[in-house]
Amino acid sequence: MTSRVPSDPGKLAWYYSNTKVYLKVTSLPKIASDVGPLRHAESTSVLPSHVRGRSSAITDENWNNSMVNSHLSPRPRSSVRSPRPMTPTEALKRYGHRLTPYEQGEILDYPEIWYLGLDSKKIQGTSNNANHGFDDENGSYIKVLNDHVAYRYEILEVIGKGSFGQVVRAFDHMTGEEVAIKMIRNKKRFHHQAAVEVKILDLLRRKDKENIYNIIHMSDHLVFRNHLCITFELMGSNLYEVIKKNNFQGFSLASIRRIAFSLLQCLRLLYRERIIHCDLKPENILLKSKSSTSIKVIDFGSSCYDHLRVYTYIQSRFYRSPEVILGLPYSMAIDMWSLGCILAEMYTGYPLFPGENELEQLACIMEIFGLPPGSLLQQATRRRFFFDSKGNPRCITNSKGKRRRPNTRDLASVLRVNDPHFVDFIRRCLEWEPGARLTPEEAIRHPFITQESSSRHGTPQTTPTQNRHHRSSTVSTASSSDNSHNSENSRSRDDISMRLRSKTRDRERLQPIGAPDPNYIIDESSRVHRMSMSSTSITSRGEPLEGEKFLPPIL
Ligand SMILES: Nc1ncnc2c1ncn2[C@@H]1O[C@H](COP(=O)(O)OP(=O)(O)OP(=O)(O)O)[C@@H](O)[C@H]1O
Repeated sequence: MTSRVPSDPGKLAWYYSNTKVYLKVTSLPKIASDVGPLRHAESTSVLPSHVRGRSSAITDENWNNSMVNSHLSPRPRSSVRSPRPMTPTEALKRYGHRLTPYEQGEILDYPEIWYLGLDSKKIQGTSNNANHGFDDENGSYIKVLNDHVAYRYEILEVIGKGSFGQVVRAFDHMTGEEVAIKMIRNKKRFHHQAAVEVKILDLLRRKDKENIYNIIHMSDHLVFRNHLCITFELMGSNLYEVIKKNNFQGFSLASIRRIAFSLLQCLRLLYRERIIHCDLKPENILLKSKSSTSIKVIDFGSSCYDHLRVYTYIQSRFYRSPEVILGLPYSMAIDMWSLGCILAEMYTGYPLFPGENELEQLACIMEIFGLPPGSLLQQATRRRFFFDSKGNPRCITNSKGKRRRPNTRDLASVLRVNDPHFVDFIRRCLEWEPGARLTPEEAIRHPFITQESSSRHGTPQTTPTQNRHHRSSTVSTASSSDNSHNSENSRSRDDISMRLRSKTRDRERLQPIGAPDPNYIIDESSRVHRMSMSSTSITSRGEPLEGEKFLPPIL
């Protein structure tokens, strides 16, 4: 058995000067071993995975086979991992001839060698290219399947791409578990914001020792080949993928209540710590696994402390609050706005405010909620982009020829729901005035949330029971075959009931119910647009001035 030395310095040190954060590599990971020495021929982690676990006797023959077949093999589990790493000197002596010249030097910086990726198509690491040829033209690390990260993790698959970099599924040869590694782009502005992300993740992990706030837990962070790598527990699909897989039909109110309850746990902690997430959206809410209905919030790459706000151009457009759009000071209340938008979308299957640009974004909001109060407009630094000198909203026709007029739609009919509590909950998340919006503490006591969960208050991870839903959709996408892989004994009663509804839901797909208001239907190409616009806003996280120019944009 191995354990991390508790005083592991974490490899990065933070230096603060006003709002600037500096990142410096201080040392490499140290690992303590509480077992005696092991012969390295049996040090399974440095051997191809399918050899491990089959036989402890390593022969030339199975070694060679493993070279060819390793990508077809199931990944090893902790039962077969090595309890002890090699030293770099030992690794060089045994396998140096199979490492690249670059690695032969690099490996000496790593006191513990858990995995070498010998059967991968390694990049040679020539000094002529930018970052020795390890990066593409955007500063993203070029991933090589089955190669190592920091002589410990084995790259298995790319599972996500964002403006900050890429997220890969990897096998941790030290712990024997699969992890997600976010590999940040090798560009100065991303280094800086990623340093803030790590700092916030570190605090949240310390505040959430019992794992009850539905916030992604960072496992580790390190610098590898000039890329900050943040490792996380491996999660399942994000809610946008789930809803897409479900043909954009949306979830039942009972499922929405569960999602709301889980997200509010996260927001409660953030509120208490005065942290603003700044990019809440379905893509940043992940299911714990394929068969689970539990969720966690990810991506603190745009987050900031309430008193250390740096950027004005934040949030993905569909979920962007009016104060951000209008150029007003913002606070934790912007996340409550996003929450309202997300829950509405989870119910209908479509974004509540699907603006094609910022002008239309505000028009979408005004269409339901009328003009913003004068008190907000007076201070809005970006007012002139949305309103003329007489205070009338500037009109815009979108790409589908639609013009949106203030106060012409009603929230309940847009949501197509007859639950007044749900409508009220959404309305109160979407107050123009940030101070008038529900706080997470108030929201958790709202009748929409307490309606069916009052008996369970005080146990944050427990989701409300679901016995009254208007539709039978479910947040669970697990098919029966997916579910068959899971032991029912290990599931909560809620999980099982979700599964049963999932089957009903499949039947009802033939006759879609609760179809969204046609005015709000956006096709897949818009969705792609939305995704790219979302990236645009996030790319701008690293370029705050872009939003601050306030040139009538390309809004
Ligand atoms: N722990 C995880 N487990 C599984 N998948 C993950 C995990 N973390 C991230 N992903 C996947 O990678 C995607 C991108 O991750 P993340 O949002 O953290 O990166 P980003 O560069 O900040 O993206 P964006 O530009 O959208 O903000 C997520 O939408 C998700 O699908």
